Amino acid sequence: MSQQLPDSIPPGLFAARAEAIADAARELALAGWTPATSSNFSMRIDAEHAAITISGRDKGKLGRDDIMLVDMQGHAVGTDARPSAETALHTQIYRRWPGAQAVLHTHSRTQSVASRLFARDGLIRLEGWELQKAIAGHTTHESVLEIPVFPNTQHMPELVARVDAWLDAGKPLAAYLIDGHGIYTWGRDMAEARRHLEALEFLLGCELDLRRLNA
Ligand SMILES: CSC[C@@H](O)[C@@H](O)C(=O)COP(=O)(O)O
Ligand SMILES: [Zn+2]
Repeated sequence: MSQQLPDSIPPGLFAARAEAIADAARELALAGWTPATSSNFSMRIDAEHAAITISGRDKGKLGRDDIMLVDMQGHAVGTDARPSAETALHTQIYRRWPGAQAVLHTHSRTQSVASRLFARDGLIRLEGWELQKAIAGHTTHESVLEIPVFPNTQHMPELVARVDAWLDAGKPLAAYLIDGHGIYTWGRDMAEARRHLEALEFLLGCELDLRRLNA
């Protein structure tokens, strides 16, 4: 299945984004955060398009041919390949944050356990951790970082509506968990998205440790 590109998209740009996605995915897979073909990754191409992982691929073994083009409504562009089952969550982020350039979704053990533990509260409240400063806009450990936990569903419009409702209520959002599923976060470039993901993995792990210690 070959990817045809609209004339407006330079092939070098798509190739560079596909390579950045595959590189990030390989490293995250090595960390054990993408078990059993789970997880999906994307990068913005322009205002109308994003490059995203093809559904069902082993995220530790991605090459350029495992990345495809979609429009911001989540439809495949220039290929018969099937985009990630969760494409709608990526394109929503690009629509709502014009500055977002990369979206990362992983299924680490820590993310999965934390999502189940905090689902009953509907959110995880992070406060007092120095590493909160790794999240864009947070300049002190004294700030409060709320990560919502949305119920899992295979029906993406439902999840999209929950994210919209959170944002439309005027609440800040740097990432969200899906109950029993995993995490979504994003950034103004791939490096920032990676930093957010790594910081959140660490912070969720610390919160779980505190509960294990009954602290
Ligand atoms: C293999 S179970 C995980 C999937 O159901 C899904 O949540 C996921 O993260 C990967 O789906 P994909 O369609 O490959 O992007
Ligand atoms: Zn998933």
